[in-house]
Order: sequence, then structure tokens, then C-alpha cells
Amino acid sequence: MSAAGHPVLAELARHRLVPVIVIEDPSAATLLGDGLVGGGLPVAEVTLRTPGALDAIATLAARGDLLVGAGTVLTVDQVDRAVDAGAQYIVSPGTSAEVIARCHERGVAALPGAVTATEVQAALTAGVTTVKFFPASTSGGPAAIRALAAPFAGVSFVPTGGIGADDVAQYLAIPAVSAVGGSWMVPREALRNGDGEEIRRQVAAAVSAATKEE
Ligand SMILES: O=C(O)C(=O)C[C@H](O)[C@H](O)COP(=O)(O)O
Repeated sequence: MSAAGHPVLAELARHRLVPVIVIEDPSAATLLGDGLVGGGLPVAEVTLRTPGALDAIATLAARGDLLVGAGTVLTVDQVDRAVDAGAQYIVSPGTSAEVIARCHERGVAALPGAVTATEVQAALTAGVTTVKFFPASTSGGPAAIRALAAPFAGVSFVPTGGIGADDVAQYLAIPAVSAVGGSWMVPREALRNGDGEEIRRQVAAAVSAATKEE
């Protein structure tokens, strides 16, 4: 497993899982953080898809016991706002050289999306060696990652999109996969209902499923 680049990417590779979170009410950030830490996975990718996302990032980052990143980052301005809120890594669905350059200027890790050889090459040219393989399940799944890993020997993949508890292990079994992302670990309804115990339970189950592979 290669996790070259920013130390935060090495940390994500160590945890092996990246919970993707859509948070509607930022006041739920505390129970979310407690559920993640309690479940044994102190990692969060908060998507900038809701108005409260930046506040949630700020609350989670202020705790100091979680690796907090921003997801669905499409613009340079969003990079700045997420980093100002405390995000330590920036995840995008696709590859934008401008977004990656701003991440590097701000000293945070960039995790851009790439699912074709051309996209992986563009990401390499922009200076990253870990890419998010998104959307994983509809882009060829594990077989596609294995095929891409052959020519791109130094590249690590973080498959995300359409992955659940039942197939996380088959992705993590691929040497080029450093971590797996997904929203299944923090169910949106549980967050909406303020059900911290359900979040802790799902997170712990994901950690257990990820550990089985090793
Ligand atoms: O837009 C981004 O930057 C993203 O982070 C996309 C998310 O990772 C996926 O939407 C999660 O996919 P599911 O696990 O299938 O819900």
C-alpha cells in the first residue's frame, strides 16, 4: 500500500475507512463526533452539500480527536472556506488542477476523483499520487482498480460510491487500495434523528468489516 504524499493521506490509509457525511443540522456535529470516536473511527469527510457543513467541520475540527476533511469540494473558494473552518483534507468527485494547487498552497491534502487512465494521469500531473476512485461501483469496481493499478504502480486508490458493509473487504484486499470511503457508515437518518448510538454501532461494524480483511 503506498500512501505517498501528505501525512494526512497516510493517516487515512492507516484507518482504512473514510466515512462520507451529509449533515443537515450542524448542531448534530457533537453526537456525530462522539459516534465516530466511540465506534473506533476518528475520521470524517463532511460533504459541502448542506448549508451547515462548514459549521459542522469547525465543530469537529475543534475537538482535536478527529481527522476532519471536506467532501464535494468543486472550487478554489470552497477549498479556502473548508480549510478556514479546519478541514485537513479536501475531497472532490473529479480532478481539478486548480483545486489541487490551492490545497497544496494551503498545506492540506487533496484527494481528487479519478476513474479512467486519463484522469489518473491528470491527477499525477497535478501533483497527487492518491486518488478517489469515484463512483466506484458503476466504474468497474475492484476489477477496474486492479487494471489501473498495473500501469500506475505508485498510485493509491480510495474507492467510494456504491460501497457498503458487504463489499468493503473485497476493495481493501487490493494492494493499491489505501482506504475505502462511503456514506453507509453514518446513516443520514441516524444523524437526522440524533441517534448517536446507531452511528456508533454502524461505525463499529464498518471498522470490524475492514479489519476482517487484514
Ligand atoms: O462528492 C464527493 O466529493 C463525494 O464525496 C461523493 C461521495 O463520496 C459519494 O457520494 C458517497 O457515495 P455513497 O457511499 O454511495 O453514498
